[in-house]
Amino acid sequence: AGLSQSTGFSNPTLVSTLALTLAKLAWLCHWPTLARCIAAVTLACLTPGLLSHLLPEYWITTSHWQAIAAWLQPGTRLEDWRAPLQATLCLILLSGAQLTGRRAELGSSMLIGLALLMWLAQLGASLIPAMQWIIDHEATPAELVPIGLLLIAHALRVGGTFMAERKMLDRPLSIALLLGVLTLAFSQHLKFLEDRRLHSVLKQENHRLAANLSGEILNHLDAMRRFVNSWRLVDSPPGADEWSMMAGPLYRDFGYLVNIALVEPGSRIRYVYPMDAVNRRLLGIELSERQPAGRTAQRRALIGRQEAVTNVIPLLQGRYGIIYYLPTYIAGGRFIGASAMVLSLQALTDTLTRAIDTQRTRLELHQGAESLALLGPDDVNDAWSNTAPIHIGDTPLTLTTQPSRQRLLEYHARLPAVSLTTGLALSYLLFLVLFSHRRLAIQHQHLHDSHRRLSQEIEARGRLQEEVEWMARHDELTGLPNRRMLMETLKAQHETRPLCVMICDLDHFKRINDSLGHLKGDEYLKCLGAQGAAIANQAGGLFARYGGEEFILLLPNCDTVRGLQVAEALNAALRSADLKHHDGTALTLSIGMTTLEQGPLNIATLMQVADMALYRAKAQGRNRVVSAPMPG
Ligand SMILES: Nc1nc2c(ncn2[C@@H]2O[C@H](COP(=O)(O)OP(=O)(O)OP(=O)(O)O)[C@@H](O)[C@H]2O)c(=O)[nH]1
Repeated sequence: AGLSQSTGFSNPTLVSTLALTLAKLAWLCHWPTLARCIAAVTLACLTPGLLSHLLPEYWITTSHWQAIAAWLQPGTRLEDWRAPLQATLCLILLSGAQLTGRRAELGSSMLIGLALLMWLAQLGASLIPAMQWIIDHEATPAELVPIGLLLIAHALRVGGTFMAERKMLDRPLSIALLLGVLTLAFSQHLKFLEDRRLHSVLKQENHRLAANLSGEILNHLDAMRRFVNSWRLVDSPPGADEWSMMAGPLYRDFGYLVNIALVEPGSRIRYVYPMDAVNRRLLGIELSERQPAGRTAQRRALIGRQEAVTNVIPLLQGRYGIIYYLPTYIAGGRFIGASAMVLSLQALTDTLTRAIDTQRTRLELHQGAESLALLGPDDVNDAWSNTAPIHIGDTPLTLTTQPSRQRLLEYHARLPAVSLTTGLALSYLLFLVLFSHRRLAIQHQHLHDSHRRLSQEIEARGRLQEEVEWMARHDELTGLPNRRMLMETLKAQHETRPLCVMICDLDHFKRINDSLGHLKGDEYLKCLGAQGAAIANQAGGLFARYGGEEFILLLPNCDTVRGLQVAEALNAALRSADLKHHDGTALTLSIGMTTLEQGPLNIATLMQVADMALYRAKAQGRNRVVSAPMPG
């Protein structure tokens, strides 16, 4: 149903496909600049073709486009220079894909997706006639196959990129392609409506022409009837002059009348108007003999005395036409024959051609299957043909009109093509926006993840630092402050008086290790640590592990008396913990204590005095508290 395929000179679809194939080969041969140049030139050549599909007639007329085509190469038409709309769009998208290369951010995969959509639309149009853009010709299978191969080559190229960046591409691509599909469906719908509108306009034109002609002839038939009836008022048959006087005005009113004649009942022609050289020869001839094609109608009028009309028959004047016979009476109902109104077919078609531009519309008059007249251009499309009956003649005539290709190109709405092109452009832009958004979102997510990992790392390092710091100042086994922290605390007490210091040493602890094992020994040390820490807390002091099984109890603002009480409390707590040697005897503690009541703090002396007191406690039999005064 294509209006007209590109003929002769060139096939723009195939030429563009070939150019893009060369660009593709150049790319594969690692000549990207050459590939881009070819793609850019192809794009530039396709653009005017696309514009000719889109620009309204009042911007650039179809005649101008045709003139440009003829100027480029005499004898060529617009179709020799431009591909069908969907093929043009497909090739433009492929040129774009070639230019953008593998760069996903420029939408190469989207361009190929849209090109595929256009290709499928063309395939659909070649299979389903309803999808065809009848104004424009469709791409043929011979054109679709190379475009399809080119598409596959492009799809293979971006396939790798797509797989690599699928996370970023899938959602923008599917949403934007959906918009492309909707655009295609919408433009098809618009095209359907616009085609229907144009069909209806052309059909109305056809029917109006036929109705006008039928109506005009019926009007003239009425005038003829009045002419015939006017003889009923006269008493005697009209003379030649009288007949001419009455027939003259009627003849002059009818543009397509060949003549008006009076045929006697015996079928002899009595009068003819106008009385020119041709008509004069008809006077007196026997019509039934000379015009057998009209015999049926003559008989019906002359014998049956009814109005009758012939088909289109050869006229005695040598042309074709239709003759109306009207029985004619004078006063008293006396039958004098039939008035014949002879219509020329040529005059009829002339009337039609006056009402329509036959350069832009093809006219055909039929009687049954026989074509009577054919006027107008050959470059027409059967899909746009309209037929209407013209009610003259025994067998009604039919009038077929077909707009010329030029007229169709001028008349058809550009809206479907504009909406398709705009929709594709919008879906491409939508893809770019969605892709950028998605990429930013993913980058933001990566940033967020690395920030979270960094925070976790910082937190872990902080914890480690705290742990290291804690371990530097605490004993790992008991969790008590270690010697370092003890010394720092002691140094900080240089103004605190009284300041009581006790060195606590488990008695015969070696035996625990030897007999019950080191693990048990550790357990006992932890137990003493916990008891000592609790007592020190209560007393507002510090219980630290000094080394091995030795602990220090530091009690600021604590005099000897109070110190002895605390030491006793510690012993009591140890007793209540019920720690035993392997032989069942209780584990005991020896404590050496000293109190700095006043004077400057000398840590070495303080510790030495406490240590001496401890030594004495051990020497005196262990399990006791010995307090030694500070010297001086
Ligand atoms: N299980 C365990 N034993 C320890 C630890 N630190 C030191 N010791 C042990 O404590 C014991 C201390 O023994 P000594 O200094 O000989 O004194 P003692 O056996 O307690 O006897 P006197 O102090 O004289 O009553 C040693 O056997 C050390 O191995 C420790 O962290 N865990």
